[in-house]
Amino acid sequence: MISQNYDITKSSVWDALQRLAEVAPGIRVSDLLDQDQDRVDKYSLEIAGLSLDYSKNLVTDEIMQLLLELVAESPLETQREKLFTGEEINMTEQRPVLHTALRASPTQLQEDGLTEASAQIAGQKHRIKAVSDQIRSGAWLGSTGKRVTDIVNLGIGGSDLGPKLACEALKEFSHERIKCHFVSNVDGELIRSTLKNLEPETTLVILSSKTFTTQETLLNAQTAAGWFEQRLGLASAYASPHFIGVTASPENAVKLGIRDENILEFWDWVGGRYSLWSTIGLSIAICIGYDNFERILAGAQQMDVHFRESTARENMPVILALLGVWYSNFLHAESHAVIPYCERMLNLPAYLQQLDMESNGKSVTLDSSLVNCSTGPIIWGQTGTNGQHSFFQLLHQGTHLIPIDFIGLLSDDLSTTEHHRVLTVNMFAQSAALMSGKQDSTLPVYRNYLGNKPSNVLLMEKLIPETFGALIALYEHKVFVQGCLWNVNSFDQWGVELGKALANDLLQGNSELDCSTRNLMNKLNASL
Ligand SMILES: O=P(O)(O)OC[C@H]1O[C@](O)(CO)[C@@H](O)[C@@H]1O
Repeated sequence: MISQNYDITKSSVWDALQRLAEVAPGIRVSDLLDQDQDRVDKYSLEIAGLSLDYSKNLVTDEIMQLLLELVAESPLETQREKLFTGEEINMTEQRPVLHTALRASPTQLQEDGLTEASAQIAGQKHRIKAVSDQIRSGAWLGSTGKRVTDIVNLGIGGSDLGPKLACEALKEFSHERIKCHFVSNVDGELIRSTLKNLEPETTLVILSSKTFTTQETLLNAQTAAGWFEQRLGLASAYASPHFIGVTASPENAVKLGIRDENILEFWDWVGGRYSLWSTIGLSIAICIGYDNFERILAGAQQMDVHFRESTARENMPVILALLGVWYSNFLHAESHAVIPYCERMLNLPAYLQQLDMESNGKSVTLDSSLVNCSTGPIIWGQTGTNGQHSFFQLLHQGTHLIPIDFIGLLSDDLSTTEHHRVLTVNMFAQSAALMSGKQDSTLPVYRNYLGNKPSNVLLMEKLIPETFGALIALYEHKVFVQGCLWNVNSFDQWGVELGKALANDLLQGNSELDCSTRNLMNKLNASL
């Protein structure tokens, strides 16, 4: 594979970019904007109800041109075709990576030679529709003959974050009767307090786990099953209509006791953090309706087509990825902030943390050598304006370079004009103030702002299923492009295994412990 020998630092433009990075602190973005009337036009892109203004970045035309050459020399084009056509690009797990197939049209899937996947996807979409329709219409009955009022999604990581984000972001479309709850952490207080407010007769648990082996999810499921059994006198809650399993390991769901007809499947070629488009989206379809779930897929598909077919210069995911590489590899930024100015997108930073950091938090390349430049940044964030009143001080006057994605809505049917204007104007003001700063020699130095802090402004026309889908797909592809540039496998996550194994060893009383951990275990054991 071409990508196995690729090394971004050996690119013909690497040294030139490094030289430009040395003088970059001397660039004033506000001067660039003043001097070039076309900059905003040149540095803006629109697709699928999203518009990106990246004109406030610390880049000149020359830097952008070199970054485009950097990506042209990379294996991106080859890898992107492999992604869409189902070649085995997740080499360490010997799998293709086909989340894009979940939102592609059957004709496209045929063209890409994905006939088998196309049939599998159609079958499971049919299940999502049938099951969600039944639950929403009230035809799905609990063991005592009552219809469902509450869904509890038990899952963690990719089996939680996507559905939780989507249900909250798209609450405008929520079913009136049915409430969706999400329990991910194994902290017993969470499942206890969630169930405490629910009625078992009208509650349905969706046990979401790709592997069906995840400790936290299985323990939460056991607690929920006990609750149903005790309250409803059931012999096995798992085998009752109160449990649905969503998994790529149906055999494990059957072993637990879930009925065959209550299992929805997906496949090992859907990564956990890329799975909201699959049956893992069942709780989304229940919450907002299957047609709206399809609209999310349609928005993502539009972004897929854009990503696959546009030139690099016009390609929104590629541009975001290149800007990220510029900051990480050349200006040595260590983190990247995502600030949605929309309270319903509160969970977006957490979602993107898994998407980006589990994908590109890697230090070994595809040919098993150690990387020789930094890879995925630390992703963090919070909604605006809340963040303005906590950590924005550091963004404005701190010592770290932190590129920011501001994400806002052009209009919001759930807000009022007044609130929406105040919210969104605040976002524009922050982006402008971070860039321009303020130098005033009549003021004490602590009241001066250096400015020149870079940010993107990404506007969604409205927060509707299509733009939501497009936004998530945009970030998926950004992460993919960066993975190609850094030559890492963005689709495995071996780093999380050691901690899981150690926790299991500790639970089983393994005595091979370092003295600090042994001491901590002794304290815990003495207090339980
Ligand atoms: O869906 P599962 O198999 O329960 O896994 C949950 C999460 O755990 C991880 O494997 C990390 O531990 C994630 O990649 C995944 O999304």
